[in-house]
Amino acid sequence: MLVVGLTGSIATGKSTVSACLSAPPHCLPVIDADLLARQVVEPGTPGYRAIVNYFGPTTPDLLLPPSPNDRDGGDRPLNRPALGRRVFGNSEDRKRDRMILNGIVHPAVRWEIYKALLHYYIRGYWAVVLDVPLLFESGMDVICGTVIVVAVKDPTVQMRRLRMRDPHLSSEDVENRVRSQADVRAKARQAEFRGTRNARGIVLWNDGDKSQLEREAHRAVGCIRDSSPRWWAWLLLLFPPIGVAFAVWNLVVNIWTWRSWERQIKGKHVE
Ligand SMILES: CC(C)(COP(=O)(O)OP(=O)(O)OC[C@H]1O[C@@H](n2cnc3c(N)ncnc32)[C@H](O)[C@@H]1O)[C@@H](O)C(=O)NCCC(=O)NCCS
Ligand SMILES: Nc1ncnc2c1ncn2[C@@H]1O[C@H](COP(=O)(O)OP(=O)(O)OP(=O)(O)O)[C@@H](O)[C@H]1O
Repeated sequence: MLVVGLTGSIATGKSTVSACLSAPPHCLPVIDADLLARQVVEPGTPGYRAIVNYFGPTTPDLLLPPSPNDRDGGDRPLNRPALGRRVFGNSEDRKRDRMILNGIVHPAVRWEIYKALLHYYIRGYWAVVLDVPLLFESGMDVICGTVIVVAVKDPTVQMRRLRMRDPHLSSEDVENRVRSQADVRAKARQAEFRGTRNARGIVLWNDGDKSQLEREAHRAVGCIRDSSPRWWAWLLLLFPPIGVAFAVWNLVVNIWTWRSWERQIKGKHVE
């Protein structure tokens, strides 16, 4: 099974592309890390308790106000915009709090991702889409056969779309969220570095309209299919030793590519 990593930055169009890949004619299953990141901090989960213990004493509005539908004695859900204000931004305090939140949420999300991958592998899917905003930052790109980066060249387009989609965010919130992530153009270069000719890295530029993005997404699936035909997926599924050997080979190539990329980036910083 081919793991197709889908990433970008906030509001660059990942969900728009994943909706296109999961709809006919492609019908690919999508593992959505943002959704999993919500599920692992629902009331009653260990993630929820860890967040309330750490952020609760210093964040008065961390939980949503009580509503008439609440069960007696039930925990109130997290107030996500309030938690976002604690962790997004570039001050040292925000960066530290973001690291702590990531340390609570990411291991639980990673575990859920592995379970979902196994689920789709057993069901014989030829490919699965892994929609992870922080794919490169978390190192999960090394398990992907292909990485698609959805990017915009102009950051003001990104901020305008985010403001339109999430009108409850202030201009400062929007700016803090965008600046809390690596530059999406650098992610695009990292995808290209994996190799565009063999479809290991694909960049979808989303500065135009949605129909243009959807056309690009369909074209990308065509390229991926050509580089990973269906008989190959069946071979890997029916002969598990070949599947395991190929997965290990893919991992080695990805780690090697990642190391070369890091060396190149460090070299540029030193110059
Ligand atoms: C801070 C939280 C509560 C804000 O929730 P909110 O519902 O307002 O935003 P949402 O979860 O939909 O995230 C929107 C986008 O913000 C960006 N983002 C989210 N978390 C982070 C982070 N830790 N670092 C950088 N960018 C992030 C992503 O692009 C994401 O798609 C939430 O984002 C969170 O729990 N983040 C930590 C977990 C995480 O890293 N999630 C991303 C996928 S694993
Ligand atoms: N080409 C486009 N033209 C106009 N609007 C767009 C375009 N692409 C996406 N949008 C809109 O921009 C907003 C952000 O897109 P989307 O939700 O797909 O981004 P995302 O990368 O998944 O964001 P997040 O990281 O926050 O989950 C949405 O409201 C979407 O409808």
